[in-house]
Amino acid sequence: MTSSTYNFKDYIRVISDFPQPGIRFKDITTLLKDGDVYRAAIEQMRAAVEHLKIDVVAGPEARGFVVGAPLALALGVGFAPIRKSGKLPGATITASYDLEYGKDQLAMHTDSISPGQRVLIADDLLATGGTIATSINLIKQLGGEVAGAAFLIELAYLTGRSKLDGVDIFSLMTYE
Ligand SMILES: O=P(O)(O)OC[C@H]1O[C@H](OP(=O)(O)OP(=O)(O)O)[C@H](O)[C@@H]1O
Ligand SMILES: Nc1ncnc2[nH]cnc12
Repeated sequence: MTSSTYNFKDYIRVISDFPQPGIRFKDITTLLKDGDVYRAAIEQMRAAVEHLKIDVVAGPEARGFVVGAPLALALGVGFAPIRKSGKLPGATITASYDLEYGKDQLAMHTDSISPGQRVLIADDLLATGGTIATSINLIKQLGGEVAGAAFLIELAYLTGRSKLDGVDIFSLMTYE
């Protein structure tokens, strides 16, 4: 089957009231376990961002790794991990943020991005935009240029994209 024939939403499992009442959780594990669909999703993302001339992909743990790392390889560039605070062993910068559920802090190695590099941020899902806004903050502190952001899923009703003013955004699937 070629990538254009997949309806990717058919491979997302929606779970009500996880991890809190009222949240409709979009579970991507049902897409990831099918190698053909996973590959097709990454290929569509690669084709959508190719024109941005990316130097490096950055992705927040954990689900941002399963999208960002294969996307970096498909683009022929490296990957810079954005981790929850306290996980990276080298010198880091950190920033705090709010989630659709809860609060957290993200960190990057100070040498993970070189000044002037064109960075694509990749994640599985854009919700409130807190994770990506914080990632942009970190990348800019390191002197990187945020050339774009790519997601498997965008929850449009949480208007996260309004926090990413001026960033070229690609979402494979959108939930209104
Ligand atoms: O747009 P936002 O409101 O910031 O929400 C989206 C973020 O939330 C989830 O990550 P989570 O922090 O739950 O971590 P995980 O990937 O380790 O599950 C998801 O993978 C995104 O990174
Ligand atoms: N509704 C949701 N489903 C899956 N991951 C999420 N991260 C933040 N909100 C989410």
